[in-house]
Amino acid sequence: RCSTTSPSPVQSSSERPAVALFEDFRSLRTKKLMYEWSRGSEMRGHGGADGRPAGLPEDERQVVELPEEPLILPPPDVAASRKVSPRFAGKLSPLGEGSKKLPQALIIGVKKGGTRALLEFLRVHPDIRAVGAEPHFFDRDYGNGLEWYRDLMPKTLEGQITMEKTPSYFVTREAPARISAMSRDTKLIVVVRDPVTRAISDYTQTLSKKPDIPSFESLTFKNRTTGLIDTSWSAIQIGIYAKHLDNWLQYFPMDQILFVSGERLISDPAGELGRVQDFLGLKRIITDKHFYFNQTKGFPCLKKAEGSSKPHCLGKTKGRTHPNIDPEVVQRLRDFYRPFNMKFYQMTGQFFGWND
Ligand SMILES: Nc1ncnc2c1ncn2[C@@H]1O[C@H](COP(=O)(O)OS(=O)(=O)O)[C@@H](OP(=O)(O)O)[C@H]1O
Repeated sequence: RCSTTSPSPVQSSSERPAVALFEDFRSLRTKKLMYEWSRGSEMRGHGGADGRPAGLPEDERQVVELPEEPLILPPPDVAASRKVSPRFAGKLSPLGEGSKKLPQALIIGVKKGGTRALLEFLRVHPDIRAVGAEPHFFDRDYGNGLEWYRDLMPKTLEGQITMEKTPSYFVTREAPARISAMSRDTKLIVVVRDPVTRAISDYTQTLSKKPDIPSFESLTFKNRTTGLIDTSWSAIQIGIYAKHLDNWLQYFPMDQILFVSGERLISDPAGELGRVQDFLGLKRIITDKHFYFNQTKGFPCLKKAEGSSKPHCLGKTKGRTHPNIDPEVVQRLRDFYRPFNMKFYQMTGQFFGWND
């Protein structure tokens, strides 16, 4: 169901039960710790340089997505053409069948949450076809139009779901309205991870590309003496999940958004994939038997990647060693995120166990 008209926001989040829970939450003593934001406030680029350590690259002052390294896998069309959904087996020739469709489901975030792992695992499913690279259509290239976007998609057969992942969508103010304008029925998946570990992972990625950036500790604070956290730093801001989610709830009902635990995606990939397949209305084809734990990598890997008979782990940019961060700074960040995490648990009705 595509529309070209402007989407109207769905029921205001102030009418939602989740927010009623939040109201209860507001009465808690932790209320004082809440970082206030106003609906409609700009999420990007909170001013930039004020109080920030010198030498910070410009792109780190905003919510920016650093392009990730492409995964070395067969091109999606070739790979998928070897595998046709059992439903279509015998009915269709393998090459060139189907047509390009706009995605019916998107992995919208979060950056460093485990989005690549989720997409690679989902691609094993014969009823899912996905773009390998991040299209960044709804944040960077929206001006190119929906036909341009559709053309990036792999061909699908009837009954197959087209997907893509671009983790920066979750923190892009305009993304919910734009996605809703494409189709109000789009299913949204968000992989969330402990915001403190996520921030360190984000920093680790930047550090690997720009070894001269200031320390994580100095970037964390506006003023180290007062302990004021710099929420304009994208590594910090992205982890305020409740704030970003509030923006999505202006356009999509909660039951159209699935939250995947980044931690459980590592400890129990088949369990999380079961939930995702249910959400997408697909048969539970991806199960325990598709995974093995690779001791060297320290992560679950696929016994067989899509379009291949060989075991497959994610690339070396996934599962990097993080630098040691001053435990006091980590604790300060845990304290900072606690009320936001609580609000997020209440909004989603899910407990992610991030605060000890
Ligand atoms: N199976 C498996 N293999 C390797 N890595 C895994 C896996 N499952 C989840 N993860 C975690 O995914 C983290 C990277 O997240 P993303 O893919 O969302 O990053 S990105 O935003 O696309 O750059 C990555 O973060 P770092 O550990 O900080 O590198 C991993 O912890």
